Amino acid sequence: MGKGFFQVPTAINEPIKSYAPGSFEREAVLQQYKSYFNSQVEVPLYIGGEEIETGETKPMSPPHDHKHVVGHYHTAEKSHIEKAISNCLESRKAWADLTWEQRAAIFLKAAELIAGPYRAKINASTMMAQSKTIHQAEIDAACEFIDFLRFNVEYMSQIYEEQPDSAEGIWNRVEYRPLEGFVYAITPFNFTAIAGNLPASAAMMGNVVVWKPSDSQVYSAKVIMDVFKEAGLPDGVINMVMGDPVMISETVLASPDFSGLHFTGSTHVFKELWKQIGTNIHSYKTYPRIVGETGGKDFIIAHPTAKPAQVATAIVRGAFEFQGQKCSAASRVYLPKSTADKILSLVKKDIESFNKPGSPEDMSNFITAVIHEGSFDKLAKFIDQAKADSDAEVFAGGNYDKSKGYFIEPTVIIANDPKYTTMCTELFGPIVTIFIYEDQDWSKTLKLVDGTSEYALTGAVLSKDRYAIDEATKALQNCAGNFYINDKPTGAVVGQQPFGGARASGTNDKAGSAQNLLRWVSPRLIKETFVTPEDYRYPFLG
Ligand SMILES: NC(=O)c1ccc[n+]([C@@H]2O[C@H](COP(=O)([O-])OP(=O)(O)OC[C@H]3O[C@@H](n4cnc5c(N)ncnc54)[C@H](O)[C@@H]3O)[C@@H](O)[C@H]2O)c1
Ligand SMILES: N[C@@H](CCC=O)C(=O)O
Repeated sequence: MGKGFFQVPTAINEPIKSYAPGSFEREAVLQQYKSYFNSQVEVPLYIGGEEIETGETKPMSPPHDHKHVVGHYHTAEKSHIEKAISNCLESRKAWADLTWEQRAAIFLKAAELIAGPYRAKINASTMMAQSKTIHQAEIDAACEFIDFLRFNVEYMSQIYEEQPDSAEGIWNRVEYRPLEGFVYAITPFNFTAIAGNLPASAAMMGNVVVWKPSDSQVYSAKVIMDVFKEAGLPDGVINMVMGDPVMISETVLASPDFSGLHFTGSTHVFKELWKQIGTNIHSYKTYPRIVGETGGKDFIIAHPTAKPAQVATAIVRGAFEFQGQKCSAASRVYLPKSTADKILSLVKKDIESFNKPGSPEDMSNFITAVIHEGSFDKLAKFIDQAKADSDAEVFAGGNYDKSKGYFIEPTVIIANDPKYTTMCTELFGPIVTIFIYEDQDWSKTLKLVDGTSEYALTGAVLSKDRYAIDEATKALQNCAGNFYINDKPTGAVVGQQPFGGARASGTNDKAGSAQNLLRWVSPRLIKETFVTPEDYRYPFLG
């Protein structure tokens, strides 16, 4: 504790800028994008105070222009990972000892840097690395990241304030110690904010971190490290390493000081890591905390009373923003027969109004590229399969082209079989599958929604009928950690809709909430007795 009960500034959501033609922010981000596009960046490993260039490099290219190289990142050998672990353990003592308000100030400063001088950089690097449109980059890389930092500081202070009662003559107090050891953060490509938040939330609570970003996000991860450094984060608190994920994870998870995993990514990778932790469990000094937010097969179900234009918009925005590469993206939709034709024709009209998929530098593009060739090939295969299968039909889109960028047209599949492969499998791309149900089968369809997928991340119901909304809310209680009524299933805002799912979608520790921060502390209860007994006898025995 410091020398006062400090109150942190009240967190507010960062307002989303418009990027309207002629606006200052639009010019600034375009200029930054061009400057990045026309130069070369080297991304080193960040270990302790060192920026290590190993010489073993991989190229970085925008997904929408994959032959154009914008730089290289250096990859680690096992010895670098061991060095990162020993360096962060070395840094732990001073960092864990630092008064909490000093830690808070560093992360609040990072938020202000992103809101101000780094805004164009973090957005342009996200447009470059992950092919986000400026609107998607602004929501993610700037606003959501700022929100994570500001709100987590507020939640941290609330956690520290939470104290037990004390009976007469004693004083009970709780200190929220960081975990004994270090935390391993592994982050996905699709949200720059998540990449920054996973190491930052653990570090904020006094932990030291080895952070492995996704290969496809290293370009914007560098900007995150630049921000942390400028905000005054001491060397060695967050160590960023890139390279073979299997080697890095095996090395990290073999350390007896490994004390927590903060993971976001696909379900199979998380399960594999959990298994490795289980195998190594006898070697750890403490039971590791395991937090993982993973895949989704997120649904929209429309009741016959739902307004077609609202359902169509929920589908188009929910399924196709950022090319469907949100864990929350709507990817299976249940439409009632009575309004399905109307809804589908509106969806088709919207898709036809999009430009052809292209670069985010052209700000009129709604659709850009998917992240890499592996993803492109997988999505193209599912589209081809749907074209060939008799129990599915490609209703809209269905074209793809990787000659310049990894472009997949927004695609709507109509499945006759509600368990058709694309109704169940997470594709992570701009493909949505629709099943049309008989209006009288509403209740039966709710059961189908619940029983179709191993995942339980997000879902939405659209209806004007309050009884139907109530029925869906109850029937779908366990198949979404974030449940939306009369909205799309995406777009969770920190401080308003804490985010996470259950079943195969994760441990549901709700990123951007006090629940999540509590996973990175190990409370110590201190009981102090003021008049210490000097006789073992109870008073009535005396
Ligand atoms: N639930 C959520 O909050 C949430 C948020 C974002 C993304 N996601 C999920 O993430 C996935 C998309 O992201 P992605 O493609 O980056 O996921 P991914 O699982 O391929 O990669 C995630 C991270 O794990 C690393 N990794 C990959 N294989 C590994 C291995 N064998 N051992 C250790 N680490 C390994 C990657 O390098 C990356 O850093 C989707 O499944 C999506 O639903 C979930
Ligand atoms: N914050 C995002 C989810 C992040 C997953 O990719 C949303 O709610 O759309």
